[in-house]
This record gives sequence, C-alpha cells and structure tokens, in this order.
Amino acid sequence: MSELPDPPADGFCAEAWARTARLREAILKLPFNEALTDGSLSREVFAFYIVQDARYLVGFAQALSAAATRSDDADDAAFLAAAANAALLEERRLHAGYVEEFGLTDAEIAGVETSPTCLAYTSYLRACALTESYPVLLAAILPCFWVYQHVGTAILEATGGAEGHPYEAWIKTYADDEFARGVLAARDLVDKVAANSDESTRERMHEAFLRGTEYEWMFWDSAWRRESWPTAEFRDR
Ligand SMILES: Cc1ncc(C[n+]2csc(CCO)c2C)c(N)n1
Repeated sequence: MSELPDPPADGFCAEAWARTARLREAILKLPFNEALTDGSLSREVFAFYIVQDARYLVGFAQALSAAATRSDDADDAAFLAAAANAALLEERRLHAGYVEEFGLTDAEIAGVETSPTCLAYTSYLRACALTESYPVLLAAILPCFWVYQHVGTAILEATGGAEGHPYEAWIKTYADDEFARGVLAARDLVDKVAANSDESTRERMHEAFLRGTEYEWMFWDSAWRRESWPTAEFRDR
C-alpha cells in the first residue's frame, strides 16, 4: 500500500495530522532517515537503533495492554491486545535477529543500557497508561503506528521499492499492507473515542499526539547520535 487514505476531514485524526505536518517533514529529513534511505547508514548506528527499539517495544506493548484493559468494547480491546502481542513478537524477532547478525550473547544485549530518549518515551507512554484517561492514552499511542507507516512508505517510494537495499527488510515491514490495515484500525478507534469525548479531553489528546510524534523525532535523532547517559562517567560501579 502507498500512502494511506486521508482520515475523515471532520475527525480528530485529520486535525492531529495537520497540526504535526512540519514535525513530520522534519522527521523525514533527519540524518538517520536520509542515511537509511540512501543506504549509507552504518551498521553500528542501525544496530544501536535496533537494540533501543527492542526496548521501546516492550514499553509500547505495556501501554497497549493497559489500553486494552481499559476499553469497554470487546472488538477494540481485542485489537489493542493483538497489537500488544504483535509488538512483543516484533521485539522477540529483533532480538533473535540481533543475536544472529551481530553474534552477541543475550547477556551482552541485556548489558546495553536503555538510552535517555528511549527511557523518556517509554516512561511517557507508561505514565499516560497510569494517570491519563483512555482517550488521551490512545492519542499518545497513535503516532507510533501512523508516523512509522508514513516514514516506511516514504522511504519505500524514495528507494523505488527497496529491492536489494541494505535495509530492505526494515523498510518493507513498515510499508507493508498488513501494517497499514493496523494503522487504519488504530486511527478509526481514536476518531471514534475522540468523537465521544468532550472538548477539553480532545485538546489533551492533541497534546498527547504531538508529544508522541515529538518522541518519534527524538528516537531517530538519539539513535543517530548513539545517545548515552552524560552522567555515566560519575558512576561508582
Ligand atoms: C520508536 C518506534 N516507534 C514506532 C514503531 C512502530 N511499531 C512497532 S510495533 C507497532 C505496532 C504493533 O506491531 C508499531 C507501529 C517502532 N518500531 N519504534
């Protein structure tokens, strides 16, 4: 599937997408994504990103599971729980691929520290799960789906189908039709929940959607910089 159809013009998603247009442009122009597109991204930077992403997926799955437990609609709960399962299976797949490709042991992978940005993003999602309403939690979760689909299809197009590209597997995962169907379902759910919410809740949903999109920008940026803890040198052990 190429770009997704536009969401209904009068819904939450259309407005959230319009409010974050410049940030999305900036995401496509990030050095990480430009280097991913032209294939020049180093294996070291990609490996750093994959380890952090595996960490991220665990936190993301926790937020999805929390959303599933708070839904009073069985279909929506089933969708959210299935998405949590998909995120955890993806984590397992990345983990296994990393062990195989880079020859690292489980202990070595476990020893890689979660980056400040990865911890901030997952902590934000977990905090939304604990202290925000169900609609705001869903709005915080949505950029993860939608921004990735957007970036995946943009890179697929820019690489003319990604055939033989060094990062072909990654590009095809997020430009995939099945993934696009999941994004559409997530968008429909958020539009439905927003339509049943009051104005102040909708505004908080916009803030959460923006924050989630900002964290997506920061996640790629932090991988490019192979971000570490600036305070690590002061640790006594
Ligand atoms: C930082 C970061 N943000 C979004 C995704 C994309 N993503 C991962 S799992 C999932 C939905 C359920 O499979 C989605 C959309 C990612 N990998 N890493």
